[in-house]
Amino acid sequence: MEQITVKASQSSYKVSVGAGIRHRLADFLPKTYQNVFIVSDTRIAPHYLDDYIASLLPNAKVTKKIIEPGEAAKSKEMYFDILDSMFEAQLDRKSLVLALGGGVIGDLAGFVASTYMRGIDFIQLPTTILAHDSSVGGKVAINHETGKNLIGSFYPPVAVVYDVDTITTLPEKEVRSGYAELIKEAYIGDGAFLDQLFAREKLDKGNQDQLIKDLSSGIKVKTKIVEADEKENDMRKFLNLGHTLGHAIEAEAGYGTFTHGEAVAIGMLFALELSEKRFGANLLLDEFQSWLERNQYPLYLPDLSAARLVTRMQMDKKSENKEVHMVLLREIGQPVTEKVDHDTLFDAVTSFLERMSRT
Ligand SMILES: NC(=O)c1ccc[n+]([C@@H]2O[C@H](COP(=O)([O-])OP(=O)(O)OC[C@H]3O[C@@H](n4cnc5c(N)ncnc54)[C@H](O)[C@@H]3O)[C@@H](O)[C@H]2O)c1
Ligand SMILES: O=C(O)C(=O)C[C@@H](O)[C@H](O)[C@H](O)COP(=O)(O)O
Ligand SMILES: [Zn+2]
Repeated sequence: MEQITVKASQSSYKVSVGAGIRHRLADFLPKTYQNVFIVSDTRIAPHYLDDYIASLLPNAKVTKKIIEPGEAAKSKEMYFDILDSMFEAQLDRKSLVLALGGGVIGDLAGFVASTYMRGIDFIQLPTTILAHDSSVGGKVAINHETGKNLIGSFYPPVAVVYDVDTITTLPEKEVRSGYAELIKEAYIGDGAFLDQLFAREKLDKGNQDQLIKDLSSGIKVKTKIVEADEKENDMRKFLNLGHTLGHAIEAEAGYGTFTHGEAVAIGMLFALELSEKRFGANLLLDEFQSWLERNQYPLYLPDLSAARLVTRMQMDKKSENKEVHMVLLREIGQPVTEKVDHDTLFDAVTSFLERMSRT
């Protein structure tokens, strides 16, 4: 098992990554909780919910909230629906919320926990590869019609208990999605990890030792950044590499058309191309493109409008006065945030889409 401690401004918490650790959840709780509320979805709960409940203290009162899977759950309606269920379950300020699932469950349940009675403890129980990113660092949010994660807070969990056994049932599409964020962390902070990932022929979720190492490498890059800049005043923006276009694609194509990681992978390709043009760096674009292709990432974008994507990109949280600021790389491991003026952005998105709409 790997353990990484994350120091947040008000507290610190441990991220434990290991096989089978769902059977000893009680070992990872920072204190005893009498009233526990678990949020999960209908694809995950049948596999893992009972194991997690069985490993809590026997006298704890447990309420389950099992919702439909998918990005649509990060909605205002679901947010209030879960709050209603928490009041029904008579949770108080000493109660605990458990988020059993991927980034959708973590973001949603975390945001609910951050606002219920002004904030009660919550623990992330990640079940996707992508959730190495979403469960660490304390960003929790729901979506607004205008764009992704526009209603949210910074609210760290009190622990992250990451049982990689859960990855055995994760669909291949979601494996791809998670590895896109690992590639992102490698690009911004760990060149050796990037080389290792590119050297592998295919993604392989079955090698648990390697998976634990990969997740830990990504988490370490993220931890270093969020410890230095928890509230994204400065360098935390680097974790948004690929997201300015990625989030716009997710919203514009319709949530669920591309997974978050698939959209971020496309957004990274765009950001890295722009970086090479701007800084003349060698960012291993051929290796990245080949890795994306041999792992069957969707790279065909026939139906998207450059104008609409640019409008979405202007609503990105990194924008200032509608001016788009993108994360670019001077070199591998040297991210920067750069303003990209409207015309340059529009032209770049137009030619990118043109290329990505050829079969
Ligand atoms: N807060 C953050 O810092 C942060 C970081 C990255 C991404 N995110 C957010 O995370 C979300 C994406 O998260 P995700 O990729 O984990 O997707 P997800 O939570 O939607 O899970 C993907 C799918 O896999 C299923 N699933 C999950 N675990 C499973 C398992 N072990 N076995 C079988 N099926 C399983 C789910 O039911 C779902 O259908 C997006 O909303 C994104 O914006 C947040
Ligand atoms: O933790 C961060 O900071 C990130 O940017 C991680 C991203 O992978 C993640 O998708 C995050 O939710 C994006 O945040 P947002 O502020 O752009 O919504
Ligand atoms: Zn992301």
